Amino acid sequence: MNNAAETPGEADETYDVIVIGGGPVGENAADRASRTGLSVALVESELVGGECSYWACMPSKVLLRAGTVRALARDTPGLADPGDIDVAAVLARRNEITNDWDDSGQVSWVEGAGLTLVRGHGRLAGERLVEVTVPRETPAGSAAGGDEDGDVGGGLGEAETGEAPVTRLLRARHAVIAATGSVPVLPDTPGLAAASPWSSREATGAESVPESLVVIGGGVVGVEMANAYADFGTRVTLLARGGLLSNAEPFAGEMVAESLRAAGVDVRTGVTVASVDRPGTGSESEPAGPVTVSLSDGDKITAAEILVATGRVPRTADLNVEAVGLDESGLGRHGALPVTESLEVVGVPGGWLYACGDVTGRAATTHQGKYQGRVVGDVVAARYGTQAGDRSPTTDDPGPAVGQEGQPWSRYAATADHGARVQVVFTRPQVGWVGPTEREARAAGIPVEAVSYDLSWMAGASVDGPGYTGRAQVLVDTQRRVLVGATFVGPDAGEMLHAATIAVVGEVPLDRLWHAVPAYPTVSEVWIRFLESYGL
Ligand SMILES: Cc1cc2nc3c(=O)[nH]c(=O)nc-3n(C[C@H](O)[C@H](O)[C@H](O)COP(=O)(O)OP(=O)(O)OC[C@H]3O[C@@H](n4cnc5c(N)ncnc54)[C@H](O)[C@@H]3O)c2cc1C
Ligand SMILES: NC(=O)c1ccc[n+]([C@@H]2O[C@H](COP(=O)([O-])OP(=O)(O)OC[C@H]3O[C@@H](n4cnc5c(N)ncnc54)[C@H](O)[C@@H]3O)[C@@H](O)[C@H]2O)c1
Repeated sequence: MNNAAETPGEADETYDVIVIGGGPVGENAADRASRTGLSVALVESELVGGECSYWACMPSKVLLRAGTVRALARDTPGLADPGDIDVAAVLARRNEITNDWDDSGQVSWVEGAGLTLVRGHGRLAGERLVEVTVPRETPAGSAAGGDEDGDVGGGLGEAETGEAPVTRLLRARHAVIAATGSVPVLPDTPGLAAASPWSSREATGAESVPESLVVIGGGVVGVEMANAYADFGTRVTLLARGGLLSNAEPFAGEMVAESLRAAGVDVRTGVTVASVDRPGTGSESEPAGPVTVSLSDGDKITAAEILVATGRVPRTADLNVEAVGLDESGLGRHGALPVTESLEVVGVPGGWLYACGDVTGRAATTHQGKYQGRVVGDVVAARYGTQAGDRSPTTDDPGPAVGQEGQPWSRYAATADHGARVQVVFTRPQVGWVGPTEREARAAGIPVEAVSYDLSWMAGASVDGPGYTGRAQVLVDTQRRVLVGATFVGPDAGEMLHAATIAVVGEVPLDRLWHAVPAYPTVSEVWIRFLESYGL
């Protein structure tokens, strides 16, 4: 940590709270923070709604949907085979769901919630100070701005007519919340950068589909996009240096690999990419040719396009954290902003700087980030808000004092980030899990017994279709006789998961769980089989 913070200048505008980053997480944090009468500015450099709405969760799920429904139809006796997917129609639906990459709908929501949108790139500029740079190409119509009294500060509307970018200095009376998300990682593999590879943005935003695609990375983006493009008829090769979905239970990755292979994907696990080669620059005079990927075992794969899906890192590189006394040693893994349970940034005293979402490095999903956004918003609202009323927190708990942690499981602590994190992968079959894997639980010293069951044996599965494939596993803490984790693999696993999440978060004793009766004939009857297999 570096103690020298930059000297604050005179601010152009003042708000009670400034949120940097208008993704799903920043939006939630800003909304909750405003609930006790605080004025909140939301600073966004690109599209309000963030990665999730335009290049991640939403478009990727639309790309997967047609293939999922086609597989269901094929597995339902009595329905004609739907045949090939109408790719153009799927891409058109994707454009609809992203609102053609136009954020006016979300801007209306921000305005309706009483927040002030400030377009531009925010950088920390000292204690409670944020400098916002507005690029000249900002469209006039999107230059929402102004302080809480309604005065336009900094002349955002003139931004596109001036020579230099406009800079506005914002001051927060109380708190700044960083919700800047994450950026994809590009490995330094020889030839890879020069091959102009796709990131998840190009994969989710493509205007047409390539004849062949090689995907590097067997994580969530890799398997979801391999599945979607294979459904579209693209010849896909998926290269993973380990197994697939290495953060999940091993059986989950194995089942996804088997299903991808059945869908025609060439899945290669345990392989290393040595180099990438692509002729042409991609310019009009020199169009890019096919990509050749050389593996360290000597094999070569040639494809029309290449997608790099090797993870994402917290976006702090352009946040100027040095201005608040943080240097590299004060940051977490891959530059994450380290936070307390109440999401105060560690190493910045005074309880004014907070962080939530991907930028904290704690979890990289929208739902987990939005949960943090609710926690941090409530902490700030309770600490600094003045107006009681309908929108104030609904409990008597006044929240933790500055520098103190919220009580575990109170609304002021992101407790579920540790033992009850949730993830759903929308491949076919879907994979959903909550809490630690068996290996992680044992490494943490939790005495667990894994109880596993083949979901196709359930009456509900036979009704769904003769080709139903699925498996589920729960982890029982044998000392406390509660569930600490669960994994579901199968159609609609994502929808089935929440029952397990409630059991884990609620620490429901097995003897009480016995009385939660699943309806017949549903796949959820597996809950009775779990308990019977455990000895109840
Ligand atoms: C292909 C793909 C599919 C995914 N699918 C799912 C899914 O199905 N379910 C799920 O839960 N998660 C999914 N995720 C993860 C999810 O997208 C992220 O966890 C989520 O977007 C994180 O939200 P965030 O608000 O923290 O960050 P972001 O969504 O990245 O938003 C951050 C925002 O801050 C802005 N910003 C950054 N720096 C600044 C700055 N200095 N000044 C001003 N603005 C700034 C950015 O422009 C951006 O709008 C997926 C990710 C990918 C890549
Ligand atoms: N459905 C969802 O919730 C969803 C969907 C997509 C993405 N996401 C989130 O987005 C984030 C990014 O996804 P992702 O798939 O890029 O990351 P990831 O961390 O899930 O997977 C990255 C994979 O790339 C591999 N890898 C890393 N470096 C490599 C290298 N040099 N060569 C070959 N392989 C390498 C890793 O071993 C890992 O398997 C994730 O954290 C994920 O949670 C969520």
